[in-house]
Amino acid sequence: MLNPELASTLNIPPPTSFASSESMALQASLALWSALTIQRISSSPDQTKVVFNLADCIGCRAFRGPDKADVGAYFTAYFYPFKRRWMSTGVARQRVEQCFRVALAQDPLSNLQEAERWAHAITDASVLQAPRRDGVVYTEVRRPCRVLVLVNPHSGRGQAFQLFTGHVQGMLTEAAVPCTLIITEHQNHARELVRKADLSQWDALVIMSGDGLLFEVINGLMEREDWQEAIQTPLGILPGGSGNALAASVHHYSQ
Ligand SMILES: Nc1ncnc2c1ncn2[C@@H]1O[C@H](COP(=O)(O)OP(=O)(O)OP(=O)(O)O)[C@@H](O)[C@H]1O
Repeated sequence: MLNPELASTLNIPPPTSFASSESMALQASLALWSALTIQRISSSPDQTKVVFNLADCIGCRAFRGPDKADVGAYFTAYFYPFKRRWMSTGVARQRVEQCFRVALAQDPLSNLQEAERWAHAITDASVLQAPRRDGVVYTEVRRPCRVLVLVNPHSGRGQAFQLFTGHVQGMLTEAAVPCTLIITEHQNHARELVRKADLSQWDALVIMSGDGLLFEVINGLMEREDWQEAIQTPLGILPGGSGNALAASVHHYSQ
């Protein structure tokens, strides 16, 4: 069951149970808003619980299945928990996708609405669970967050664009973050673009490169007439260069 407090905040009746894709009843709870707990309801003594930490969840979406005869609806939550790497002693965030089927009614629309309520509840609760670290000042970025991503295709070993499409683009889709992608074509391309652009289109600027492209963007922001407002735009840096010194220190302090 949804936490009643959360359910009333969202003004939705708490869902009780729904059938999984294997037609097994499942019950889930957003215990204290910090975790999604999944437990099979069965007569067997094996009542194994699976707990997903909502701090590891980047988004959740509801949808109808491809089979038009299927009255059920689905919601999928995307988690990136720390897990041990194969053949390695270190841990890294790894993707886990958890899909549920909602089949409370014979009406497909009611099931889809129920799935959407779950997706919103999980997304909203996971936003509240974003990791915090003492001594770091946090400012919330408006949601839904629209981002401009600038990628220098020559950064590092020339793999920044492949890193973006292979790792980042899918996560932005899972997190329902609309993204405008610009691949820089020459030196100072990003600087000129940021100097002249209508920045109200985006809530954050993200640079996938080494340190050099970020400095270009900061210079472009500072060259604007409205620089005092422009420089308040949240900036993000994803490591795509060779040294990535700035990205490494920013991410170290924000973990
Ligand atoms: N399309 C492009 N072609 C040539 N140069 C570019 C292009 N886009 C950006 N640049 C310039 O390349 C310079 C170096 O880029 P960047 O810092 O991103 O990568 P890097 O030098 O490989 O990384 P690191 O700083 O981690 O060593 C930047 O100062 C930027 O002005």
